[in-house]
Amino acid sequence: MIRKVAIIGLGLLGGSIGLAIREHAAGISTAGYDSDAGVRDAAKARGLVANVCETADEAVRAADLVILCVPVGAMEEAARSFADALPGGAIVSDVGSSKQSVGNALAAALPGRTIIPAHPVAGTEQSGPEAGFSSLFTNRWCILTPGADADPHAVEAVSAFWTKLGANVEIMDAEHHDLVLAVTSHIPHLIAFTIVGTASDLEEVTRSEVIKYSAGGFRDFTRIAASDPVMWRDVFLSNKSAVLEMLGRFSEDLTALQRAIRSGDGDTLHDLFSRTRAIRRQVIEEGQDDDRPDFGREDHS
Ligand SMILES: NC(=O)C1=CN([C@@H]2O[C@H](COP(=O)(O)OP(=O)(O)OC[C@H]3O[C@@H](n4cnc5c(N)ncnc54)[C@H](O)[C@@H]3O)[C@@H](O)[C@H]2O)C=CC1
Ligand SMILES: O=C(O)C(=O)Cc1ccc(O)cc1
Repeated sequence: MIRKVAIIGLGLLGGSIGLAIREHAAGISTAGYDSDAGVRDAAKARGLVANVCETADEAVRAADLVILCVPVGAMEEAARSFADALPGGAIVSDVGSSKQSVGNALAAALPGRTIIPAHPVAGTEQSGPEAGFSSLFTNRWCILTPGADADPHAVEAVSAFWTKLGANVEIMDAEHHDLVLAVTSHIPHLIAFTIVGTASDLEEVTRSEVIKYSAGGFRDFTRIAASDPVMWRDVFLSNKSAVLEMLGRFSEDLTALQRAIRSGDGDTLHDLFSRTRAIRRQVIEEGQDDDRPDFGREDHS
């Protein structure tokens, strides 16, 4: 039974969890800490958590569940910062976009403690304490990656927590998570960063035309490519092997398409585009597309 949640890192994810608890789980009390004093002030002003603390130690006092919502590369340091104050029976979790490295980092910082890593597959290109909104997790997946020896009661408690916030929970091995997310999230972001970077390297006159005429495709890429640089630097460095593995396959497929275009092989292009069109239709049929019309584009506060 979770009565008090401590949130470490009060940006998009941490703030959204605080707001979602206030809306969907009012019986749970909240405290939070962020290492940036400006973020703490903004969190107080928006009421992201009931108690914005001056130290991580103070935030985790009496907590049943501590959720780390900091960039993946900062997880270990953030966990060490409250290690001595963590209550005996508390569960420690996180929201990091990669799971094997975070699981290892938390285990190193908090030996012998109950750690249930998690990844709500929900977010936007925005970051910071002004970006959070209470419906972020509604009808989105939250993947838990507990170790093989994890306490099943703790897994159940974290699962019930995310269900309360509106998410659909799935349990997965951390290595599998990292491979799947490399292809569904990390590489798509890498492609967006690359294509927008390529466009911005063009000659001045062409670049202004790219902006002026940017239609659907490029416009969508610019949204993704506006995502937080620290967060994404850490994702690629932490999920290195899965990203490199999937990137290898992607490059091979791209080379095959390059060859098809050069040789005028329309059948290969048509076959691929037919297959990918069918996948998009399946995504929509299975309700995985986000039907919030302004999702990720407007102010959600
Ligand atoms: N942005 C997104 O769409 C999604 C992000 N995630 C994951 O969530 C985590 C947080 O991402 P966002 O909320 O988007 O980032 P954010 O940049 O909005 O917030 C992170 C906050 O952590 C604070 N912080 C950094 N080091 C700290 C430390 N040692 N102690 C306390 N606070 C510290 C920063 O000051 C910042 O306010 C990342 O691990 C990311 O991979 C997961 C799903 C979606
Ligand atoms: O803004 C988008 O399109 C996203 O893909 C958000 C996102 C970013 C990182 C995650 O780990 C999960 C979701």
